[in-house]
Amino acid sequence: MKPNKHSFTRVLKNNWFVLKYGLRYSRKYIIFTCLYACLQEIEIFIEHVILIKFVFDSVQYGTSFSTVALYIGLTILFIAICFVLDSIYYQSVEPKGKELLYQKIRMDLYEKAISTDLANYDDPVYYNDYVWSANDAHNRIDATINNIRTICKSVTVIITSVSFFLFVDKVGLLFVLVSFILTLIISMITNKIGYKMRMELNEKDRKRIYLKRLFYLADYAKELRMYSIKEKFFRNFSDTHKEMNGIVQKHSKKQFWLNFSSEYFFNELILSGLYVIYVVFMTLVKGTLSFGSAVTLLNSSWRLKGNLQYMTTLISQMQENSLYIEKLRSFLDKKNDLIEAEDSIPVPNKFVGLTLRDLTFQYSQSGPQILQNVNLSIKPGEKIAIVGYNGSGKTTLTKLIMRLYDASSGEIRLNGIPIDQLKLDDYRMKISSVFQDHQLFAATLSQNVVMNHAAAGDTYLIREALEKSGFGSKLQSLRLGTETSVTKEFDDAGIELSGGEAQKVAIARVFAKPTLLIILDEPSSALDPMSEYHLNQVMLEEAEDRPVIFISHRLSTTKMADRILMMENGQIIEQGSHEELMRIDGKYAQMFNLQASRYRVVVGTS
Ligand SMILES: Nc1ncnc2c1ncn2[C@@H]1O[C@H](COP(=O)(O)OP(=O)(O)OP(=O)(O)O)[C@@H](O)[C@H]1O
Repeated sequence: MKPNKHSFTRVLKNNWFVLKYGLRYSRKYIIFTCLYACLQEIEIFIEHVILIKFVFDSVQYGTSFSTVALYIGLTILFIAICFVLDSIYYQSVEPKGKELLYQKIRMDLYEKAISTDLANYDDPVYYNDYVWSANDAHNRIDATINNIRTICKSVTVIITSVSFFLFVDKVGLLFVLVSFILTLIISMITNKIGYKMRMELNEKDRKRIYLKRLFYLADYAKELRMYSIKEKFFRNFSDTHKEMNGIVQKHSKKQFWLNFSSEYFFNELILSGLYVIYVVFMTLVKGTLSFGSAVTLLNSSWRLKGNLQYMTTLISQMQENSLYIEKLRSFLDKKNDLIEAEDSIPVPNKFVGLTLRDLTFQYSQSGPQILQNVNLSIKPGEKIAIVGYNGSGKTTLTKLIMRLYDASSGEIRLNGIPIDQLKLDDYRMKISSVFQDHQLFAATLSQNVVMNHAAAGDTYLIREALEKSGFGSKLQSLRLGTETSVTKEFDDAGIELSGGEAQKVAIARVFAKPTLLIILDEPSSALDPMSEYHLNQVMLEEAEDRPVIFISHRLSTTKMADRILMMENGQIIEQGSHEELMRIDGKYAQMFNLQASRYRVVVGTS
């Protein structure tokens, strides 16, 4: 099976998935949509076919005026009822039903994104599916519901019109059928080309999305102003546009010719030309059709043709929809590799020890080994510093300890229990962490510190945590204190924080959360020396018997650790206290002396 074409059962399964979703979360909307679509077509059939045939035949065969007037009156009353239902549907049922579904699908996608393995973000196919799903899922829901609406309408038209043809002129059905089959074949080919074109465009669009991010996001604004790399991206932007234009041109020529043959030969010529001649002949020459039948048969053939055309586009639309829905399903159904054991147990409340045994790790199976045979035991209250060159695996090691990734081999045990046997959320909640690329959220300072909506009201605890992290004086200057909003996303009065201030807020999380273990990845990289000194002091006091693992490139800070791990190429190559490592005069001593000598040079020249 080609990747851009699904079997009929797969198409049905995928479209059924969305319909089931709609029925589960917005049943009233879906049912009303189907029933109302059928009613609309019944109303049109009565008004445009039955009424017109009746009026023409009445004139031709001399039916009484009062009978005709009564029939017209009843039809007008029925139309009035349909108009009332029309308002109810479009003003209330549809907008409410749609909103409910959009909200639900977005929530499901966000929940899935949050619970998915971090490793999945490294997989570009999965990440693309996620970006697409987040942007387009609601359009696919709309498209599926529109298809269902069209099916209901078309099936109603087909049943009423076919019954009418069978009753009045069976031969007319042959004309319609031939046109239908030929149009179907052409539209399937056209849609396949359309999908191929969009897939090719999507690939290019990824580049455009990156460029858009680059020019819009504040993150890149400074570098773009300070360096001339922007010229490379302007060039990329114009190249991408040229490539996209080329793709559109290549495919649209084929699409034009296919559309022309379909519209002209298989629709207009057969139904608008040949069938009209046939009806006129049967009415005027043979006299087997009444005037009312001739007019309404022509009218019905247009309607039947139109709806069969809808059906042809519908089948291909369902086909196309299916391709996209499958992306959505594969995103939602993606199983995590990092799973919680069925009989997982709660995390102990006391830290006794953490051991890492023969740990190895690769981000992807074909990728390089990032960690190699790492062995480590951490005792209660121990302060461990991890140092090493860029890319030596320090952050990766802490990600494994936090169980954001699972080791490729080897194991990690907390109090002797393998961490994959512990309840996952519970385990992560019992670790306080500040990441190298920590993020603050568009929420109040309180919420940013406790990171738990329910606990955000404990002002005393939050104030204390912020003071310990060195944010105290800034906090005093804020009129709304801990209730101040961070960023202006949701609040015009929100504040923007400097890099160091933001880092202090992130660090405050550690003081506000009673955990078993503290992990800090370059916690003081943005802090001034006074703030760093203050933080180190407070951290030592506050951690008490909680072990602290911290990564730092400032070796003056790591000196105070009980144990320093020196990493190189994914291995711990040296470990011991600062004095011990200086004594063995290895890589750590070399690095420390280099930093110290630089410091002395700077001090000496100032
Ligand atoms: N998500 C990822 N996917 C693939 N490779 C990754 C990923 N994250 C990190 N790496 C690679 O793993 C190696 C170790 O990265 P890691 O961030 O652990 O190093 P580090 O010692 O913390 O470096 P730094 O001092 O620069 O922060 C690097 O070569 C990096 O390119």
